[in-house]
Amino acid sequence: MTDPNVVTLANRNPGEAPADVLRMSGVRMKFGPVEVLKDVSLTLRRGEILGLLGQNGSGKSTLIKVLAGFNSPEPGSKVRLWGEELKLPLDPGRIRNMGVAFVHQHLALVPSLSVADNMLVSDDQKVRPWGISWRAERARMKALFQEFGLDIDPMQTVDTLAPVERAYVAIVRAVDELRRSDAGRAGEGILVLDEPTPFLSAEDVDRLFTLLRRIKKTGASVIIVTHDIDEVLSITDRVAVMRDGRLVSMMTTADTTRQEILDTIVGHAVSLYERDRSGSRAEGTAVTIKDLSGGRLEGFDATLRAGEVVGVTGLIGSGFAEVPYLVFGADRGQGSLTVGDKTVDLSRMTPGMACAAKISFMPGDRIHQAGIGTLSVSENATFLALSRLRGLLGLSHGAATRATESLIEEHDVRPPRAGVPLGTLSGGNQQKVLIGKWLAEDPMLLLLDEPTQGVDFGARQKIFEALDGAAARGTAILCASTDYEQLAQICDRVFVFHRGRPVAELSGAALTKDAIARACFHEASDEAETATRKEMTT
Ligand SMILES: Nc1ncnc2c1ncn2[C@@H]1O[C@H](COP(=O)(O)OP(=O)(O)OP(=O)(O)O)[C@@H](O)[C@H]1O
Repeated sequence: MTDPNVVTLANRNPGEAPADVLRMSGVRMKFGPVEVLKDVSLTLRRGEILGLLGQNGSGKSTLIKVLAGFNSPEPGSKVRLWGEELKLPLDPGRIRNMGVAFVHQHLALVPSLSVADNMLVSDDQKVRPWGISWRAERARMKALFQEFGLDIDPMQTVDTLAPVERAYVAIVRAVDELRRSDAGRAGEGILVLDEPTPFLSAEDVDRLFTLLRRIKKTGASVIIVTHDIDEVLSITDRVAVMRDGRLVSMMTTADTTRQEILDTIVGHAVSLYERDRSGSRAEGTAVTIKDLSGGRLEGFDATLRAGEVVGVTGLIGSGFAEVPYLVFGADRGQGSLTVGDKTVDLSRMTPGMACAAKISFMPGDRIHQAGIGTLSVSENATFLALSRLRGLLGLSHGAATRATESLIEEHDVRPPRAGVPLGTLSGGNQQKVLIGKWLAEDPMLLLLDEPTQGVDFGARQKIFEALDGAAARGTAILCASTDYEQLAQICDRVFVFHRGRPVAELSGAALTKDAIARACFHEASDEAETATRKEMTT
């Protein structure tokens, strides 16, 4: 029996008001004895962009994975798609054919293959006994990218693309998949994006949203999982909020406020963390960076006092992002670094030397560079502390567990279990463990690259407090980020870069989110204006 309130491809009248294309109801899901989805009901309307929000570990990805057919929900859970009730667990192939396509956080692209190879990976219809017509496919893909205003060469290998272009490829691939599906042939489909933006700069997020709006216009409905409230306000029609495995609210974006969404996510009224800049920072220089060059960066000089938090930012490609990697010796550069009374030639710097000099570094790519998902929380948390945890009889597992338990408590890691593999924690909770690991080293200099990507609002404020605590103990902190709000909240000073060099330095009352954004875009727009003027005069 078909529910008359649910739009089906057959009964849909294109002129009618939006109705539900997807209905998940009473969804329950357990991992072992732990119930992580508790009676979740969620609807998606035709042609809408729905934001799925919630604190780290609230169950967003688990719900998305039920829809993708990766997770088997408990009996009694129901999923209706285009009016048809589906058998659970869902069959991933069937879901795809019916018109639901997914872009997961890490995009699932093979970097060493071309864009065309990556686009065709999911298209088994193209594999015929006589092979693939590459010429035709390349032309088709080029036209597909052009339809969305993108200039991407299908023959380029993915590892030569900028992060935002990789996100475009993954999203356009999903749209291509939708079009081949039953729903796609009827001019619609459902695109599900699980945190597609944490690696992208503010500027790239805007470009990505333009793409999503275009996709919506083609008749698709979109679910987007994100932690960024500004993103939510700018792009979604409705917002679904999850808390502790339950869907606690469904709001119409135009009728709500930023604060209301934040309070609903956390479950009580929350306020933005503010760094107390009135306190006296230690006088004298703790860290000196001299003539730092490498990648796009040219000759950066900076001094940091003990306990000072300094931000570096700019548009992507402006060179700021290289700073922590060059200082830590993770990338090869030139220049010199003085920490305390020790000076190091950065052309010889290695991560081992950096650690020995009491420098800690939390890189931006959590999965590949910061932690090991298959090892336990405890193994990840104590990785740097092994020499301190060794007793006469070798490594003390009791001491390692105690150290991990205190890290878990200090950073509010959930679930609070030292023995589970790091990879089974939600993204934000993994981040808390890994930042905690570096902070436990009590460094003289802490380097950070996008320290709160994928971290929910509440946990973010906690991380800021922990950073402030480290600063109060005398750690100098250098943070590379394109999250202007974060920089304004935590930094004493921010350098804004353009074309490899700092072009503005903001501090005190002048250090606001808007002032940072203006400084970042000002230079770029000046340049664009000059280029336009030049074009007009030639
Ligand atoms: N494979 C798994 N095994 C055991 N527990 C899991 C597994 N996957 C997820 N969980 C647990 O389920 C809960 C919900 O996790 P989920 O990844 O859905 O959260 P989330 O809302 O997407 O969080 P984030 O915003 O941090 O990505 C968490 O407590 C997590 O530890």
